[in-house]
Amino acid sequence: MPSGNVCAPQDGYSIPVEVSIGSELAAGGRLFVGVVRDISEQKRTEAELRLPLTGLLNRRAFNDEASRLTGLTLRHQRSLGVLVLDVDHFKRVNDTHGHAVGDEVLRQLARTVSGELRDTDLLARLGGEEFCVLMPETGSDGLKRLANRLLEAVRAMVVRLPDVSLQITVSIGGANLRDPPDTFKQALLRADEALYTAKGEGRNRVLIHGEA
Ligand SMILES: Nc1nc2c(ncn2[C@@H]2O[C@H](COP(=O)(O)OP(=O)(O)OP(=O)(O)O)[C@@H](O)[C@H]2O)c(=O)[nH]1
Repeated sequence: MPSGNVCAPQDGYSIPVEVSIGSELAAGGRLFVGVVRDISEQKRTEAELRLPLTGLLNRRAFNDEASRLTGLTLRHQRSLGVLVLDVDHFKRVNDTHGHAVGDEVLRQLARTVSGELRDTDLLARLGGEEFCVLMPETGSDGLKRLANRLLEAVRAMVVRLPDVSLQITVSIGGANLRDPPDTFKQALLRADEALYTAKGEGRNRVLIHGEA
């Protein structure tokens, strides 16, 4: 549905709106009906759940959604994959090129990773240069496949800026949700542990918890 902003003529105050237009034949011609809906409240809620730099879910919104998905997965005995992805040597990017370039790298990274995911996957920024992907209906094979695809997509990403072009790598840790009493928090801890090992083994790689 088309959306945009309209300016209230009396005070110049702008509000976001959604516009829908319908038409039907009426006696003597065609009748058009337009509805303009104020979506300020919806936009405010979205903004509170998303981070300004990357537009990704923040940790609180992500935790809520993760609990909901975990509940569904366990109840229906399905699979759920968790990946934690962290930029390698990101401090060097900031130190060498400045914080603004670092920010642009994070923005493009978020776009690249989002582009590789299904609509039902969930991507969040956990903080700093660490991201988390939640994948419903994804067992250990799918988890590994997607993690390697993300690794390759980031390796192939070139961040082009006016003064510099640069490339980065990431390390990725993964884990699958197990049977109850497993929880999302525990799966996330296992993925984090795998990430930590991937960093220790030289970075720029995928490690799935429980696999050599
Ligand atoms: N530009 C920018 N930098 C950030 C942001 N959040 C965190 N950082 C930086 O990310 C860097 C993280 O550094 P470290 O934790 O040492 O990790 P690293 O250099 O990536 O090294 P490894 O993870 O061990 O490969 C720090 O320099 C932080 O200042 C942000 O929003 N924007």
